[in-house]
Amino acid sequence: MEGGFGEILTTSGGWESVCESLRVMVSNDAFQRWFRAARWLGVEDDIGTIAVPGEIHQVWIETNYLPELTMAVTGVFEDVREVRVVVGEESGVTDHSEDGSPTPNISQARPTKAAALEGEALDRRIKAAGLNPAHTFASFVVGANSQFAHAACEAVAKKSGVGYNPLFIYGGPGLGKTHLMQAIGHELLRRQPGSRVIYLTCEKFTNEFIDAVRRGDIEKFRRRYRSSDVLLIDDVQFLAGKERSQEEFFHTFNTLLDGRNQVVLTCDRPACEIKSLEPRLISRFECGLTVEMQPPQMETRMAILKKKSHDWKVRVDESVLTFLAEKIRTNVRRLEGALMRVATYASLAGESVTVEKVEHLLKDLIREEASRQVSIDAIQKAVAEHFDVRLADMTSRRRPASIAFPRQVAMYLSRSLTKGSLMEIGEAFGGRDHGTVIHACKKVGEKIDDEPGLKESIARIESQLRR
Ligand SMILES: Nc1ncnc2c1ncn2[C@@H]1O[C@H](COP(=O)(O)OP(=O)(O)OP(=O)(O)O)[C@@H](O)[C@H]1O
Repeated sequence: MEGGFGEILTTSGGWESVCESLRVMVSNDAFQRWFRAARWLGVEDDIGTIAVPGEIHQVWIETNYLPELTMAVTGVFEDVREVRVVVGEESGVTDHSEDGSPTPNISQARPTKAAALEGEALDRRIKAAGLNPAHTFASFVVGANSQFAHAACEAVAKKSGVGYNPLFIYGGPGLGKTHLMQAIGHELLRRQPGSRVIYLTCEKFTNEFIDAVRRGDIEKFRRRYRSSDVLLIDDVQFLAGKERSQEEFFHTFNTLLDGRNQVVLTCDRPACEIKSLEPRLISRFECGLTVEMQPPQMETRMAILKKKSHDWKVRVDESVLTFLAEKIRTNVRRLEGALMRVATYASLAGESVTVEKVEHLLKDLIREEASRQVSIDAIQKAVAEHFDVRLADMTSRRRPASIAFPRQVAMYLSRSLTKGSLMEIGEAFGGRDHGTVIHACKKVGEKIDDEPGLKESIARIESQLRR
């Protein structure tokens, strides 16, 4: 296909096919919210461009749906290599398509040639490494909850392969583990353009490994991963119970470390809590630096909301931001999603939003969030009642098994139902250290597998706490 945006009239059928593919790849809600109002502008220099109604759409699509969009577009338009998302109004509306909808003039949005070439080369490296363009150090808000992890990642980005190797980052969902890990990749690619940085999820690693075995080209797979300078692997808990993948991972890992190449791993729990993971892998994961990420405190949640509103160029009242930060405490992804919903509503409805409106708009999310917040106090009380021990024994130093075991169960439940860090949990149980909490969780976890009665008791306590 020849370049030029005049093609908008002739390729609208193509865009419809792209939309059909997108409907299969993303949820209906996501499609309606982000792609329904998008317009196809055409292809120029292998780059396909779509226009969206606002910055929020642009940022959200680029951050969350670029791989799906690219796949859908390249599946229909064979000469497209990359897809760019531009904002309709900002790029200047100069034309009208057949159906009367305005078509932005994207040439006005282009940077100078030299800057564009440099930017494009970096973009290509970022894309080839599998990194999300938005996950940089600059866009990460550092708080007390992430200070240590952030410092460790910066140190690794400055001096990869020596020092903290592997870097093992763990913590609950949506707390920024992937973001920080990818920021290392960005920084390295920016400073050392030739570095071979690879980011992938552990699930992808496993699937590619299985495919390589099936196709009989395991050597190619090994060459790719064992020759990287920096390997960033997300969600290693996925290895649990997968013996052959663990074996492969073990050797990949050893080769990289022996060659002083950097490995960074993320996980939803400490390595020793991953069930059915070979001890030799656990000890490898633990031989570098392990850092925990915790949920952000109120002031960090506010700082994140303010930064995101600024980056997305949306104006939301301070009172609304405070409301969101107070209500959504456990997961930055949810916090971000809530702000996005508020901002989209405000931009589409053309009115500013009040706290009352937001309360209504997000009632499901707020209710769900509240149900997640079980306190350690409530757990101690419920466990003490269930095992018929004194509440004071949850924090006492008494050691008889009839008391120590219920206490361990309460620690186990605190670990799985609250966002408390190991340190915070230990503190709540009479100032015990994090090793005691890990030991308790391990012991109860093992017993649950052997004793169906215990499993039932724990499920009962849990459902009582959730009521
Ligand atoms: N401190 C922060 N500053 C800015 N954005 C953040 C911060 N923490 C998290 N985010 C954003 O929240 C979203 C979720 O973060 P991320 O995917 O890194 O979480 P995660 O800990 O890897 O979650 P999961 O374990 O569920 O994969 C991302 O969009 C990320 O950019």
